[in-house]
Parts: sequence; C-alpha cells; structure tokens
Amino acid sequence: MTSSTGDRGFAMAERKGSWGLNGLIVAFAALILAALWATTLNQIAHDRMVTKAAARQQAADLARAFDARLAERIERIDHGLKHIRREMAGGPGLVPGRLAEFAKVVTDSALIQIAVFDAQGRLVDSTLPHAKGDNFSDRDYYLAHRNPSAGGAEDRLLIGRPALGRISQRWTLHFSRRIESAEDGFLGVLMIAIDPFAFSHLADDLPIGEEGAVSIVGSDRAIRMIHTRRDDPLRRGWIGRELPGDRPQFDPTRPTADVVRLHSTIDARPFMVAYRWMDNQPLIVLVHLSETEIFGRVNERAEFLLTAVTGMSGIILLFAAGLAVLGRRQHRARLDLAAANHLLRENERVLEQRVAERTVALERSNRHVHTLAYHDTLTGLPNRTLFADRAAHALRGGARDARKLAILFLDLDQFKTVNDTLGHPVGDELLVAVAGRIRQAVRPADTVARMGGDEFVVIAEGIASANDAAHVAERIMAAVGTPLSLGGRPLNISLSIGIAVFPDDGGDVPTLLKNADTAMYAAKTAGRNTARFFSAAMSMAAEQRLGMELALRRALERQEFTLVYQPKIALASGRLCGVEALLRWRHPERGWVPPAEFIPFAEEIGLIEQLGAWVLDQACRAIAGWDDTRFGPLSIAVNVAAAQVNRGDLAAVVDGLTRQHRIDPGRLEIEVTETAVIADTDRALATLNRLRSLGVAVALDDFGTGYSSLMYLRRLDIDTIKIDRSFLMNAHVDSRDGEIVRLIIRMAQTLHLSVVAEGVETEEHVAFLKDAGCDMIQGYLVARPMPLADLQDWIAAGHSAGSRPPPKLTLVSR
Ligand SMILES: Nc1nc2c(ncn2[C@@H]2O[C@@H]3COP(=O)(O)O[C@H]4[C@@H](O)[C@H](n5cnc6c(=O)[nH]c(N)nc65)O[C@@H]4COP(=O)(O)O[C@H]3[C@H]2O)c(=O)[nH]1
Repeated sequence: MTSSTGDRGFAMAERKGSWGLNGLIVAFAALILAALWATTLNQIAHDRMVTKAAARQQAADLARAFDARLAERIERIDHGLKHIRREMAGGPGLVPGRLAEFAKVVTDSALIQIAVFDAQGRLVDSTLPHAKGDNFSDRDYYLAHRNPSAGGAEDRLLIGRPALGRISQRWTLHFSRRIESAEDGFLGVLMIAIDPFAFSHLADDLPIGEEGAVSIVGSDRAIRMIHTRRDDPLRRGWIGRELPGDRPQFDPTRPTADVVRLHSTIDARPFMVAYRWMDNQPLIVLVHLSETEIFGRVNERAEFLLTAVTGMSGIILLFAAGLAVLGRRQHRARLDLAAANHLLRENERVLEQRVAERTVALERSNRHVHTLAYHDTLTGLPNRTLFADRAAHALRGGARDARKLAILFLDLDQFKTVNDTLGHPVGDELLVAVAGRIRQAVRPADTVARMGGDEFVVIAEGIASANDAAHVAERIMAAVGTPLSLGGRPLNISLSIGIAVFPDDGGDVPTLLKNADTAMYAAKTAGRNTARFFSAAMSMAAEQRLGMELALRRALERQEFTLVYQPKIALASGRLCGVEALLRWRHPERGWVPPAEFIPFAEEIGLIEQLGAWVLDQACRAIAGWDDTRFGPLSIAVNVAAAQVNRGDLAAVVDGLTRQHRIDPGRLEIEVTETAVIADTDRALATLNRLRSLGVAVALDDFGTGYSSLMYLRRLDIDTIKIDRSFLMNAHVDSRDGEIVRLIIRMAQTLHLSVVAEGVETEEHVAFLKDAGCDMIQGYLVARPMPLADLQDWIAAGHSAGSRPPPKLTLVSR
C-alpha cells in the first residue's frame, strides 16, 4: 500500500517535473524563435524600405541628371538652329547651297540632316542630297510652325514625333524653328534631324542596371527615345508609339517629377519609374529601374537570412527538443535516483524491521521450541525429556548425598472411558485439572512431569523412607480424588500410583521408571484408586502384560482372530432372526482368550478400532458369502466399541464395506453399548443416524447396565434393545430383576422397539420372557456362539448342537 502510494507519488512528481521543465524549454525556444524571426523579418522589411528609398532617390537623381544632359543637348541643337537661322536671316536667307556652310556650327554627332523649307513647305536646302523642291508641307513640324496654336507667330523649338525618314529610312527626331521676318512674316522652317538613339549616349554612364531604361516621351505621349543597357530591338520597336493616357506621368494632378511603380507594358515586370517633365520642352524624361534588380540583392539577402533563420530555427527546435529530452532524462534520472534512494531506504527500514521482528520471533520461537522440547504443551508440565534430565540430576544428587528419592508413576483410572465417552476436549480439560492438582499436592521442589496420555510422574526428592513416598502418594490421590466439574458434569476421578524408590528399586532413571510403571499396573489390577510400591513379583506380572500387548498387536497379522456367530430367534415363532458375531482370539500359547479379557485390553492400548474394523469386514464377508438359497437370508449383528462410535467415521467405514462386499446394508446390525452413546451423545446420534440412513439396523446392547436414561432412548434412533444377561439370570426368581426386565420390555413396546433377551439358558427364562412379551431370545439354550460352517450345519440340521433347540426353528429374515 505504502509502496504503491509512493510509486504514484513519484510518477506524479515525475510528470509534473518533466512537464514543468519541458514547458520552460518550449517557452524559451518559442521566445528565441519569435525574437529571431521578428528581427529577421524586421531586418528584411527595413532592408527593402531602405533599398526602396535609395532606389527612389537614385531613380529621381538619374532622371534629373538625364534631364539636365538632355536639356543641355537640346539647348545645343537649338543653339545651332538659332545660329543658322540668324545667319540666314542676316545674309542670303533661304538661299540654296549655303546651308552646308552654316551647318558647320552644328557639331552634333547624331545629326542626320539640316534642312530648310520655304513657306510652302518646299525643300529649299538640305545637308542631305534631297531633290530640291520636294514638298514637306505635310510634316507636323511644318504645320505647327506655319500655324502656331496661340498668338499667331511664335518662335519656339519644336521637337516632333519620331519619324521614319523617307530617304534615310532611319528614325529621326526633328528639331525645328520657324523662319520669319518682321516684314514678310512666315518664311519657312529650319529643321535639324537628329538620330534619337544618339541621345542614348547621354544615358550610357547612368547606373540603370541591366534591365533599366531611360526614355523620352513627349506630352503627346509619343515615345521619342528609349535607352536600355542592351540593344533591345523590342524597345527600339517602341519608338514613335503612343503610351496610354492613364500613365501617372500624364496625370495633370500629379507633380511634374515623381517616382512611381509601374509594370512593364511588355512583360508586366515591376519597375520603379522616375519621371520628370523638362522645364522648357514638352518632354518627359523617364528612368526605369527594375525592381527585380533593385531588390535583387535585398531579396537575396532576405532569402539568405530566411534560410539561415529557418536553419537556425530548426537547430533551436532540435536543441530545445534535445534539451527537453535531456532534461526529461535528467529529471527522470534524478527521480529514479530519488526513487531508488527512497526504495533503498524503505527496503533498509523494512529489512531492519523484519530482522528485528524475525529476531524477536526467533527468540520467541526458540523459547517456544525450548518450551516445546522440554514441556508438555497441554498441561505446561515438564515432559519426558525434561523429566529424564531432572531425574538424572536428582539421582546424581541422591547418590552423592546418600539420600533417597522416589519416582511415583501416576495413571488416571478410567481416563480412556472419560475420553471415549465425554470426548477428547473434556479429556484434555481433565488432564489439565489433574496436572494442576498434582502440582499443588507436592512440594515446589518436586518435579511433576507428564509422560504422555494420562500418565504423570513425580520425582519426590529428599525422602527419608518409603513411608514419606506413600504420604506423597496419598496427598496426590486425595487432591485428584476431590470431585470436579467438567463441561457442566460432575466427575469423580481417581488414579493409580506406582512407586519406585532410589536406590532400593533401581540405580538409574530407566529402571526406576519401569519399576514405578509396573507398580502402577499392580495398583490398577488391585482395583484402581490406590498406590503400590514396586516389588520383584510385580515385575513378572508387568512383563506378562507387556507380552500380552505384543501378542495382541501381532494377532491380527498372524490371523489369530476369528468370529463366531450366536443365533437369535423369535420367541413367538422360534424362527431364526439373525446372529450376533462375537470375536474370538486364539493365543498361540494360552489358547482361547476370553473377549472380556482382551477386548477391554485392546480398548486400553488403542487397538480396538483396528480390531473392530476387522470384525466388521469379516461379518460383511460372511454375509456376502452366505448361501441364501440353502440357508435363507442372514443378518449379522456386530458389536462396536465406544471408540469406534465416537471416532465419527463408523458410518463411512460400514458404507465402504457394504459397497466393497456388495451386500445389502439391511443385513447388518450394529450393537452399541449405552456407554458408547452417552460419551458424546450428539456425535453418537449423528453416527447412528447415518448408519440407519444407510439401512443398517442399530441395537442398544447391555441395556440396563449403564445409565439407561429414557432421554437417550427418546433421542436415539434405534431398532432394538438387548437386555443384559445379568437381569435375566435371576429374573424368574428375583422379583426386582423380573420387574426390571418386564419394565424394559414394556418400555420398548411403547417405543415400538424390538427386544432381545441375552443369556437365555433355561426354560424358565423362556417362560418368563414369553410372559413378559419379549420378542427375541439369544443364549446357550438356543445355541452357543459357533463358527460360520457350524452355523450352516446348525441351520441345515434344523437344531442347535449341544443345546436345547427351540420348539420349532424356521429361517426368517428380519
Ligand atoms: N453365560 C452365558 N453367556 C452367554 C450366553 N449366551 C451368550 N453368552 C455370551 O454373552 C456375550 C454376549 O455378548 P455381549 O453382551 O455383546 O458381550 C460381548 C461384547 O461386549 C464383547 N465382544 C465380543 N465380541 C466383540 C466384538 O467383536 N467387538 C466388541 N467391541 N466387543 C465384542 O465381549 C463381550 C463378551 O463376549 P463373549 O465372551 O463372546 O460373550 C458373549 C456370549 O458368548 C448364555 O446363555 N450364558
């Protein structure tokens, strides 16, 4: 939980930190980019502006310069005109042949011809070989001079439209002046033809660029001259053409000199055009500067700048991205480091805590293990190991100081019964209570140990004589013998004690313990609730017991057990209604051992369950192998011990066996004693109910000898009650016993239970039982228990061997 919260915390911190840093980097990069671009664009705009302004200025300056040059050239031509005219007026006038003489003053390289026309437009003289008398009265300059627009006679220089010379076939510009005299008025026209392209030289040195142009246009919108750096025939083709009237230079509202932006009429390219009206002539001087050229460098620079800035932007972005990634990594690395540190510290802390916990647990466990190793977990008393240790220690002390000590071996009487009947939890409770009482009954210095089960041992040190040991035993018996209440039941418990004294009964712990144990069995045999000192004679008896136990344990393997079957017959009809299976043990040396001897012993040593299972298996086998057709159906009643009932799995065992032998469970009857039932009524009830639900019949054996509580009868789901033999023995003579038998039978009838009387030995018994209304009888009078083969013979013979047969024997099923 903590760790996952920590992880989330780190993840959030990581995201936050990472985003914060990245945001900063992005913002910083954006700022740099914005500044860079703003500066660059601003620079480019500024460049353009400055360049544009400079170009404007340049164009205007060029126009002014060209204007000045042109004006000066025109002035010179006009000067020539005026000079010739003066010469003519002062001398021969329009005398042919004199023009060449006068023309010497006109030194213009562009001169094509000088011509004089009379008042009728007829050529009077020319520097070119014209046919004299040719009429030029259609020429615009002639017409303009002959008929001046305002005020009649006007002496002014006229620069006509370019015209293609008739003779020269060259474009010519006609500079002309009127010739007049005060007396005669209009006498004619003096004209100088100039090659317009000669003016081009005026612009040769003007920096108009490769695409620039210088032109002269008249107020009549006719192009007089175009100068370009290259000899562009296209441009030549424009000479004489008329420009559209919407051009800015023709706009009367505009100033006479300006710089405008125009698109080429040829290819629509943009030009910066400076125009300038000449002062004394109706001519406009134009200087065209190509924007491509003007801004060429600027554009190149701008392009360079933009490329550089784009590149730089890319680099900045990359750098920023790199920084962001680096920052993110660094941040992540820092966080990882912090997380790792945190984790490390946390792990250290957890580790230390675990180590501390483990240490504590280990110590506790060690203590526990030590306690377990040396103490009994149930009672907390020293166990067999610690006992051996302490006993050895005590023995060494006794031997050294020549002091006696006694080993008292204690065994609870009837503990098995309590355990079997009241259940293990009660048995455990009893052991704890007894342990406490023993502990209190002895001196604190004495060791009280639990050897296992219901066996305790006391080491009574420093006793003067065997008598002192006897007193210790008495105190213990008195303490344990005090009635106690367990699970709400009053309980009287007693114990048997065997005493062995050091050094008289043994010099070492094992011997003393064995002898004390032997003495304890002697006390048991003597009737329990007593103490016995060890004697040599006891040793033999104990050995016999041990031998018996070994023999009994081996008997199953050696197949020394067998079952005999005693018939039960219906009293009214004399019909066989079943047999009771009874266990027999043939001891290899002692011969037949009575069940009353070995069955309680088997219960005591815990062998009865195994033995009981064997009996059940044998009975089922007998049923399975029974020849129904020959002998009629057979029902077998099997005795089960309290331990079997209280184990809780009896029904499962029976179910398994009936299935295994494939027999009808209805052929089986289970005989339980009252003691088995009262031990743990609920559990016994459950077991019996399960048995009955399987179809197995249940009989209550030895009825009357135990508690015989009516309550049990009411609660128990049984089929049959078996009246104990002890009641029947004197029933016909002892009125009390007789009454008990009658009572039991009446009660059974009331509860709709069958009644079997056991130990029927005489006719008197039969008569009494008939009179009392008993259902079935079982006893020597009918038949003694016999092997299965004998039973078959017995049935086949229709009588019982050796005993009085019933009046009439018929085989019936239950
Ligand atoms: N004097 C006399 N005795 C008669 C007469 N008719 C029958 N008996 C004896 O009475 C006992 C009847 O069995 P029980 O009351 O269940 O008493 C049984 C039963 O409690 C126990 N037992 C025998 N076999 C088994 C067994 O397989 N399992 C368990 N748990 N107990 C068994 O041992 C007890 C003694 O068994 P057994 O010695 O076979 O003794 C049997 C039987 O032989 C008679 O007319 N006169």
